[in-house]
Amino acid sequence: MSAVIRVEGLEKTFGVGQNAVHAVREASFTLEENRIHGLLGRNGAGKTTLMQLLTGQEFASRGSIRVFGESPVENARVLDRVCFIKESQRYPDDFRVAHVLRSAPWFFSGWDADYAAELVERFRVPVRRRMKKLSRGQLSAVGVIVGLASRAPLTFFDEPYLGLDAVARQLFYDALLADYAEHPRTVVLSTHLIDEVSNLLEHVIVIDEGRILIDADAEALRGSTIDVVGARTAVDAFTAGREVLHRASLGGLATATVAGLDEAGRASARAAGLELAPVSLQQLVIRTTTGGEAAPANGADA
Ligand SMILES: Nc1ncnc2c1ncn2[C@@H]1O[C@H](COP(=O)(O)OP(=O)(O)OP(=O)(O)O)[C@@H](O)[C@H]1O
Repeated sequence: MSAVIRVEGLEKTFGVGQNAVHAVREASFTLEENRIHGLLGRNGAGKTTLMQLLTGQEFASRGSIRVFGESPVENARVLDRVCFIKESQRYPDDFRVAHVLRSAPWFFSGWDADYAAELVERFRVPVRRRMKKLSRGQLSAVGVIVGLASRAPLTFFDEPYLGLDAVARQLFYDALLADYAEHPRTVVLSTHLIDEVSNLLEHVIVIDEGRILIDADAEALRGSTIDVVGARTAVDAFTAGREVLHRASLGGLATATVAGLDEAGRASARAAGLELAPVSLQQLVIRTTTGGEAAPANGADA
C-alpha cells in the first residue's frame, strides 16, 4: 500500500497574539491509499481546517503536506484527483440540481452520469429544483451524490449528511461501501455519528483541540481497547504501567479503559477477578476527548 497523504509537523493558526486560534497543532500522519478513513473529533476540534489544508484551500502556518506526493496548494495535478464535499458548499444563485450534475464532469474526469442518475432516484432529489430551494437534507443528498459519482481517487466528505434522515444516511453508507468495493479509492469522512459509520471505517484519526490523539487501524482499535471493571485496588494494580485512556470510579469500584490489551493481558485481568467489556469506537472517542486521568497517546498503535 502506498500513502496518498503525508503530513509532517502541520500547524494552522488563525489570528495573532491573544486572539490566536491554534486549529491544528503538530499534526503528523499518513493516510494509505484505497481505504476509508474516519476523521473524528468534537465541535471545533480542527476537522474542517485539516481537510481545507489537505485540499489546498487553506495555507499551513508550518509543516508540510504531500498529497499524491506533491503540495496541494494551487496544484491542478493534485486537485484534479480530489473531491471535497462540504456542508458549506455554495452554488451560483440560479443553479438547479440538474446544473450541478451537468457541470460535474468538468471537475471530475471519472464522473459517472448513469450512477449519479441512479443515486438521484434513490435519494429522491428533485433535479429541476433550484439549489437554494432545496431542503437541508436534499442539499446534503446532492453533495453525497456528487461525492460518490465523481469517483475521485481521493474524496473528502466533511459531515456530509446534515439534515439527512436515517433512511438517506443508510442509503449513503450502503452506496459508499458498494461503490468503494467496485471502484477502490481513498475516502476521508469526518463525522459526529461515530456509531453509525464505525463499521465502514478502516482507519481512524481522532483530533482534539487541534492535536491528533489517535491515529490507528480501526480493527486494531476495536479489538484492543477494553473496559476493565472491578474493585478499585485490583483495577489500579492491573493498570499500573499500562496505557489507560480513561478512568472512572465510584466508591470501591473502578473502570479503566485500557488500550493495546492483548490476549495475555486479558487473561491476567480475568485472573485478577476483573470483568472485561468491549469499548465502541464512539465511547473510545468520547473517553479520549473528554480527558481521563491519564493522557492518551497514539491509540492502539502505541
Ligand atoms: N477562519 C477562521 N478564523 C478563526 N478561527 C477559525 C477559522 N476557521 C476555524 N477556526 C477555529 O478553528 C477551530 C477548528 O475549527 P474547525 O472548523 O476546523 O473544527 P471542526 O472540527 O470542523 O468543528 P465542527 O465539528 O464543529 O464542524 C475552531 O476553534 C474554530 O473556531
